[in-house]
Amino acid sequence: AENKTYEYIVVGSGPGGGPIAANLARAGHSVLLLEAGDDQTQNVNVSVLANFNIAANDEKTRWDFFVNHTDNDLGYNHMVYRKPDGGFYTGLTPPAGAKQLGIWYPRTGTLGGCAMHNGAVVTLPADADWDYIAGITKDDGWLSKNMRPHFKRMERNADVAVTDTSHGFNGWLDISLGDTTWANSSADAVALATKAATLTGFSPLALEKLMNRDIDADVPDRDQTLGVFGSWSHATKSGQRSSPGYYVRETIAEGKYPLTLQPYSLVSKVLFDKKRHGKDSKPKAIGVEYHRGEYLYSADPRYDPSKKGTVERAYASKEVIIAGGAFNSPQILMLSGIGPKEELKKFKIPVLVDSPGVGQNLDDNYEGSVASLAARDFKDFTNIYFVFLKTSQSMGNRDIQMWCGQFSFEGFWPGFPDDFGPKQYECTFVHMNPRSQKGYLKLRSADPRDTPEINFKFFEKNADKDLQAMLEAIKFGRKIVEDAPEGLGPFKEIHPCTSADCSDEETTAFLKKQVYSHHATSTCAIGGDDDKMAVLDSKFRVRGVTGLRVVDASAFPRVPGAFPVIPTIVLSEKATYDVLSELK
Ligand SMILES: Cc1cc2nc3c(=O)[nH]c(=O)nc-3n(C[C@H](O)[C@H](O)[C@H](O)COP(=O)(O)OP(=O)(O)OC[C@H]3O[C@@H](n4cnc5c(N)ncnc54)[C@H](O)[C@@H]3O)c2cc1C
Repeated sequence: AENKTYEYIVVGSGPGGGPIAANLARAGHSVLLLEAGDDQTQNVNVSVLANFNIAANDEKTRWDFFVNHTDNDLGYNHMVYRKPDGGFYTGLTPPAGAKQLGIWYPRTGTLGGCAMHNGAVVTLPADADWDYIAGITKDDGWLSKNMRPHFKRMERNADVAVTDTSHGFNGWLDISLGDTTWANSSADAVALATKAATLTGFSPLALEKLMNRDIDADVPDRDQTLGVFGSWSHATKSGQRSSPGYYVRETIAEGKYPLTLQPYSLVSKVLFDKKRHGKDSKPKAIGVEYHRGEYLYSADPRYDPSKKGTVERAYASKEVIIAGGAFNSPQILMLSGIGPKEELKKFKIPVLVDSPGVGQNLDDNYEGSVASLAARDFKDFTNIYFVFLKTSQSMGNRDIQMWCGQFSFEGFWPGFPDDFGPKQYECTFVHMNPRSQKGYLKLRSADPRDTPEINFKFFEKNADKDLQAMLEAIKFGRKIVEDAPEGLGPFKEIHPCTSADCSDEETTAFLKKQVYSHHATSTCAIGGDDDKMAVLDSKFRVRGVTGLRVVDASAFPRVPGAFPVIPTIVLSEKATYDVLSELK
């Protein structure tokens, strides 16, 4: 690709960049897709969805970011340190000489982005989450009713009737419902899932029917619908992961589309034509500079600081599209001179556009869990199930998406998760529509290989509301295992509390210190024309320049729904539509 010109250059091949790169090529446009990592689509840790936790730990795909939740994370149970021997230590009592790194926040540097190691959970956000973007930008294209067609275009649903108008069946992303037949079996865990159903107002006889409900149905009361659902994922019925990585690969393999994928290419900055062509003209993005070589980003576990790769350039006759994800897209913009003026000056980066919102507004869903041990081993292993709840702190819609089963998941650290053995049972939850974070991401240096400084600033404002919502989620999870059938119960809680008479205050204190997150968004946010923090306009265009868009999770003005991967893919489909519409 060196010194070659393409119509479009896309940087990053995750849920943001992968779909738009393949779609533009399928529409006949020449596209260069630059990806820092390589192609691991045939790695079974990645391709077999059941291996997702192994995939997130696999050094062939993972990028290690170390972040702060607050200004003082001491007491966080899974704080990570670098030991003098080079290995990681996770916990509260580091060995002598260990250096505190922060809280591990896994990402990927690989074809397909984090959709190659994620849990692949599929849930569309509330209609209100799309409508909010339409409201702040006055762009009706974002209304939920106008976003549904973008979802349907890319979806290949395996489990709803083909006459169902909520869904698509000819797209590129496989979506399917995991096994629910266990709901009708004699497995121990059925009693617990049945309890979850009755606690949310349903008949104990309805369990299997509830689990076969369509989680993404286009029905007016969807965002108020509570109770038990089965687990939908972006995978085939046989458990093979489906993702933008495979879509890119298939698009190239078909051999008839002008898509060039170049791995091992860490983009360091956007190149601009700064000549003014008329009074109001803006700098135009004309290409990118990238460092070519293996494992050049310092988040890569195989990183070698002595290697810088070769510096190359490629050019775009139409547009450059940045899709490095919520941590990397703002970094690329700042390295290109687009960001908060004071931050750029610190590292002597010439200011092209003083855009104070770049790297600010970092948002995420809070996550927590209640884990306990049964009185004896579970007899059979069952699939997980989801439960939607609406707490007293809801802003109108259901605000907790919980999943329960015989697993353990308490956040992320190198080597996660714990395994408490055949007695373990856990309910983990995502708290939607959080309102108490005020996170940021800043450059540490002008070296593109450095990871940025990231602080989520949990619980900075209105903390009580978010904590109350999560307390209610924990109490719900506790009720599921309360009064379990003789023999399986009584359950003994592992966390938040080991004591039987745990107070609300103790539980809330635990939550405040131990909640975690992994759905980062909003660091290059879309916003209205009068919002100085809006990095992008409603069509993903970077304000202050031309020929440059950001198309990934960083574009959301706030974190959408409970799980962002499908919203990000839908956003990429919408961006494709916007780009192609402008050519007409
Ligand atoms: C462990 C984990 C589990 C998750 N589970 C779920 C789930 O079950 N359901 C769900 O909905 N969401 C889940 N998510 C979140 C979801 O996967 C992300 O929100 C989504 O992948 C974001 O897509 P993106 O395109 O914005 O960024 P990413 O997926 O991060 O993709 C960015 C891509 O850009 C590349 N890149 C970055 N910088 C550069 C550069 N300078 N030059 C070239 N290439 C670059 C990266 O290598 C990567 O391929 C999970 C996330 C994690 C980390």
